[in-house]
Amino acid sequence: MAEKKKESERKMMMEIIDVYRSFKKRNVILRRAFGEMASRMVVFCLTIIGITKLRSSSSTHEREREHQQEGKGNIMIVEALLWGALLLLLWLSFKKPQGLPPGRWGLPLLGYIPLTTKPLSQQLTDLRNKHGDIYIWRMGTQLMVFLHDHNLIREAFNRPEMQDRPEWKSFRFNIKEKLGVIASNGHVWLTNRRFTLKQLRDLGMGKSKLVEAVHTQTRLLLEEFKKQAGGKPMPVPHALNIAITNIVWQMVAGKQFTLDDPRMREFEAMTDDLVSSFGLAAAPDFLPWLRFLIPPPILNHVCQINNMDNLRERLLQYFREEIDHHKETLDPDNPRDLIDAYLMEIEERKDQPDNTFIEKDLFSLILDLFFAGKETTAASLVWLIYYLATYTEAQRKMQAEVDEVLPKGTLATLQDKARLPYTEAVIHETLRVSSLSAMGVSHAASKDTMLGGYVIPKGAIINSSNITIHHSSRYWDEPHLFKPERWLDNDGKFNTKKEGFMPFSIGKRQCVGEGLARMEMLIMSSALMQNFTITIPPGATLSLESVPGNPFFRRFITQNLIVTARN
Ligand code: HEM
Repeated sequence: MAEKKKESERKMMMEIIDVYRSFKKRNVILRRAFGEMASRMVVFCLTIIGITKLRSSSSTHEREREHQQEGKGNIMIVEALLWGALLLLLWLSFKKPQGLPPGRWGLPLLGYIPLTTKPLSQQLTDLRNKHGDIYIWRMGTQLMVFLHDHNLIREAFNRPEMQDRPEWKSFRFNIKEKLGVIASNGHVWLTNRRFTLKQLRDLGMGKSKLVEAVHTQTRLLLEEFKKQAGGKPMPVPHALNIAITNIVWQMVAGKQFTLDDPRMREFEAMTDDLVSSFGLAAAPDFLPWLRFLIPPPILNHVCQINNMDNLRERLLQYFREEIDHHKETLDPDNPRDLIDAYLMEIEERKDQPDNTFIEKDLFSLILDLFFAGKETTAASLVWLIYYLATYTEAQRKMQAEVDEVLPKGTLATLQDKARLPYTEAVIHETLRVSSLSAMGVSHAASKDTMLGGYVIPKGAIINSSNITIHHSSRYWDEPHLFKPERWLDNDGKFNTKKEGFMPFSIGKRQCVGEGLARMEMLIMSSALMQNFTITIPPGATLSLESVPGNPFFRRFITQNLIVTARN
């Protein structure tokens, strides 16, 4: 009899463990919805309810025995209590946990859905005015934390527990593994970051091929502007994007495409398309339970995830061809570019136990560099042109400086930077007012922590509101004005101002391409001003607003301008 009882208890234990495991597998969503502790309790309650169900539906013999031993009533009471506990937890999850920053909490699984048509950027500013420098907004299941103060952001982004990226699949182009540099964490991220920075240093600054590439592309760009310089209103030529893309190609694979190469056109179209598929593809990251409700083929189609997968694979095919060609022609004594350097690392480190250099990672790294280095720099240059066309006095001053420092037909180098303080001021002021990366690039808390006196739970998404800082009167006098002079001291020398300026972010994940982007902006903008005057067509106005709908990336609105060649 005692043997049988023991056997039945053992069986029950096994059942409990099985049911607990099956619930735990699905715990990701619960954790996002309820938080770590509460989700464990939910899993526990569901497990016990599952067990009582299992036992009550087990063999008639056993059930009869149970009825005899404990009575059916007892099971029902336990079940009722557990359902009660579950409902209580659900109710509690409607309530914002204590200690979190103030802000929008909303409903479990859905988050806070605003009942307003105000643009998202305006809502974020309103929240800043209402709650101060740190607030939350639960979007779907994602707890978003917004920071609006320079020091707070510096503190957060230098903390080891706030270096990770969110677990969003769209962030890594739907690649399963966390590879490359933008969306990876920990050892893989650090190794790739160091490697990329070293490459940019070796290839870029001072002497090198990358400076030559910027010069080549600038000359080609001037040719395209020249074609446009006939008084006819036209948008900034697309050749600007191609020039920037070619500079990344030079850095990665030591090559540049011609402007009319169909492969370059196709590559451009695909990268643009990939960027635009982001918005929808991110939906399941914010509402992960959609994956349980909607069959994957439908969800993937509606959210453009299929499109993203397709584009990514086609882009990777470009890189695959380059990598294969590099493998065949690699000379270890004379590495030509980033791919060569990476292939050498693969070979050198293949026997090291913590090696992260693998081919699959190289694909992700290249994709990251195109993604981060192309649209950002090209759009910043268009913003610079828009501001100079609007603020004609600033354009005139910049032209005067360039004429004085650079002999006609000469392109600037980094050595000229110190002699071009007004140009530097225009570049800085453009980066400030345009605030392209308006909310920075999201970080995620890797453990429960505190910031600004509030609890930041593990998994919370941290966003730096660069745009409000760049437009805050706390840091800037007349912040709404485009005023390059604010960057100059009384002697007209360029004066770097760090506080309240973070177009490339701050902290340990600060942009790795900052040096390259600045160099491109210096060389290209000074060349344009040396050769052309850019104006708004008579009777027209030029909007300095961004394309609505994306508060994270401030895309300029495509508009016509008049380009006039200077004598
Ligand atoms: C004007 C142009 C650019 C702007 C405004 C810009 C801005 C940014 C910002 C705000 C971040 C986020 C940093 C953080 O997470 O805290 C970032 C990261 C990054 N940027 Fe840029 N960027 C520009 C150009 C470039 C270029 C030219 C490259 C390289 C070719 C590049 C490569 C990267 C990479 C790889 C990261 C990820 C760094 C990491 O996660 O450790 N960026 N950039």
